[in-house]
Amino acid sequence: MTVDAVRTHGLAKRFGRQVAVAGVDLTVPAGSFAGLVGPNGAGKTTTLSMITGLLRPDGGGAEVAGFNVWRDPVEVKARIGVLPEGLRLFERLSGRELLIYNGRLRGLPRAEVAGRAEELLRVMDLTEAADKLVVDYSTGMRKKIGLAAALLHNPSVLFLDEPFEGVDPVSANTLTEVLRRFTASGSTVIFSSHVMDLVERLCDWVSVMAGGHIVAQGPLDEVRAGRSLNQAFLDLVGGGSRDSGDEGLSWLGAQR
Ligand SMILES: Nc1ncnc2c1ncn2[C@@H]1O[C@H](COP(=O)(O)OP(=O)(O)OP(=O)(O)O)[C@@H](O)[C@H]1O
Repeated sequence: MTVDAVRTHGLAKRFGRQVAVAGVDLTVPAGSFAGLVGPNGAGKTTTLSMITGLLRPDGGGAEVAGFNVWRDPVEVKARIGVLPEGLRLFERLSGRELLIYNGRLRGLPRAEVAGRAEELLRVMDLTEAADKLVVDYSTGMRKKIGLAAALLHNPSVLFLDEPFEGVDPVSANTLTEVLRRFTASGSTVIFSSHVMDLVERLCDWVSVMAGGHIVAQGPLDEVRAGRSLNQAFLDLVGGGSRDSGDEGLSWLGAQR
């Protein structure tokens, strides 16, 4: 029996009176290219933060590659790479120094780290910017160096929160190619996104969240059920019937 890359049971989190995640059973089979989608405030970031050990749940549990996130944190952290939302990086390091620092923190030998860092910089098209300080990187460059740092230790499960936000089409293509290669070798990617076309194009597994719950989950074709993913999403989260602005906003665009 293969162990799922991620499995959560009744994962829950509230902030004061706000229930952010209301008992989530998320499953992602190993080797998937998985998308986590949902409207703003659905609980995606909170869920990913709990699965990656960044936020302690109020209830329920999470396993990554069969290891409990809170009982075996070292085993879990050795196996995961994370590109979090609001990526915080060591701004006063150069891109190359950031990668080398991450690799050394992960306990990789110096020569191995140096070789991997140069390869990642080249693949991400960052070789020319390798000696520039991260603080001077553009949004897209930050995503790419963040992804490189998350990949350097060759994790088996990679978590990405909105990896394509602010990334130009050429860089998005580069990221996509790197991620495809990564999953083709049997590793797992889980990423959150609002871009349905992208999720549809890349993912073979989709989990849809709304209001802190999983409302659909499974192979892409099962979740789509003959519709576009965008339509399935609207049907599942109730957006199809939402007031589209016919009422209210009557002043908007009116002749002055
Ligand atoms: N640190 C916090 N303090 C208070 N409320 C929070 C905090 N983090 C998240 N929330 C609330 O929890 C809910 C879920 O937020 P979360 O960021 O997980 O959603 P999301 O699905 O990632 O949204 P988006 O797509 O807009 O990024 C929201 O109502 C949000 O306001």
